[in-house]
Amino acid sequence: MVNTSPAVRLTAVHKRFGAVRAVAGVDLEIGRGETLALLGRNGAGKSTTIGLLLGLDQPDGGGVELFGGPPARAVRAGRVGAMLQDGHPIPRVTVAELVAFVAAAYPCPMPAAEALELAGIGALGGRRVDRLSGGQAQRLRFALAVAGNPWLIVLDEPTAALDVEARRAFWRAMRGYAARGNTVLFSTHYLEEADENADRIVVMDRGRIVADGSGERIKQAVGGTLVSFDLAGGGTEGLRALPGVTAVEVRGDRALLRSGDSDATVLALAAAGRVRRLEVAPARLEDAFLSLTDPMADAPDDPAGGPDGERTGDRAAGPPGAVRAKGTARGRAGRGRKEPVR
Ligand SMILES: Nc1ncnc2c1ncn2[C@@H]1O[C@H](COP(=O)(O)OP(=O)(O)OP(=O)(O)O)[C@@H](O)[C@H]1O
Repeated sequence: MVNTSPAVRLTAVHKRFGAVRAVAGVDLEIGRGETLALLGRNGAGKSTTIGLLLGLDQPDGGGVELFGGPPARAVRAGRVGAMLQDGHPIPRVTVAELVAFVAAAYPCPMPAAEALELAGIGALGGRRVDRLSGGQAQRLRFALAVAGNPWLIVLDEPTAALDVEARRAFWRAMRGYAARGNTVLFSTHYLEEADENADRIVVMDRGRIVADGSGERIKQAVGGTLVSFDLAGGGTEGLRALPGVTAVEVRGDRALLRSGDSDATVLALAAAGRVRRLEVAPARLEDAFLSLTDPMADAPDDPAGGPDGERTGDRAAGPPGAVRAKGTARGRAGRGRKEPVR
């Protein structure tokens, strides 16, 4: 029978480290052929989620499946390649030797030369691995991750510490691999990279998924447009009630209104005589990200929260504006956060 299970399926996954709830009830399905970016602040739970889905760690609760079976089975079958944050290639051997050595450990590997080509380091096969630049070494790690010809590749912050050129080259390599119909999951702090290179973005905050959709949908969900103007010493009363406005923020002397209907918002501001240095701009993914995530993410979790990871009525609950790809309805109405976004 043909296996049509999704590449990744996490069901109600929980993981705690002492008082810290690293993963607090994550449901995530990644279809075959999808490229998904996992975004979140430091400590949001991205690496823990990746470790759980690769079978490097066991969840305290919930289920993890890769291609319809346990992670260990998919890894043994060579269906999964990974590039984690702390891999250091063995020194002294050449790039081609190392890739061929790793490929030989897999049941159906890719020819080493093809892995090098895919990673954009075809010309560096004879170079010693300890003589590579940071960007070249990172692409070698990518070549090692794809050497087993995996169906799924998992990249934990693959472009951290790379310069702009090296990052571009890296993403070219990643897209080449994805274009073969493979599945990619990568974590990153670079919002633009997620927007440019992923079909779908999942934002994590305090161990939970707080948004899931395309970059466009996430921007839309937190208020499609930003309308800002100079407060000129005036207050913010009444702004939240203006047509289209979903959230109000004050930055310096300016009021920043998120609006789902910027025309109506601007007309109402004009009628109220509040159009001093008015600006209308589309929401950026960064704005969406900031409004969805919690700057207290590094704070230790409340140990009274219970091992099931569920808290009620606090800011760890699903945020406002959470969007879900494929119309699943797991996003919850936000409670107790700054300004509600509908
Ligand atoms: N082995 C561990 N022991 C104790 N706490 C841990 C361990 N691994 C992770 N944590 C904690 O779990 C939380 C989630 O960490 P995780 O590394 O998954 O976050 P992250 O989103 O990958 O962060 P970053 O972007 O900084 O890599 C953090 O509070 C972290 O300190």
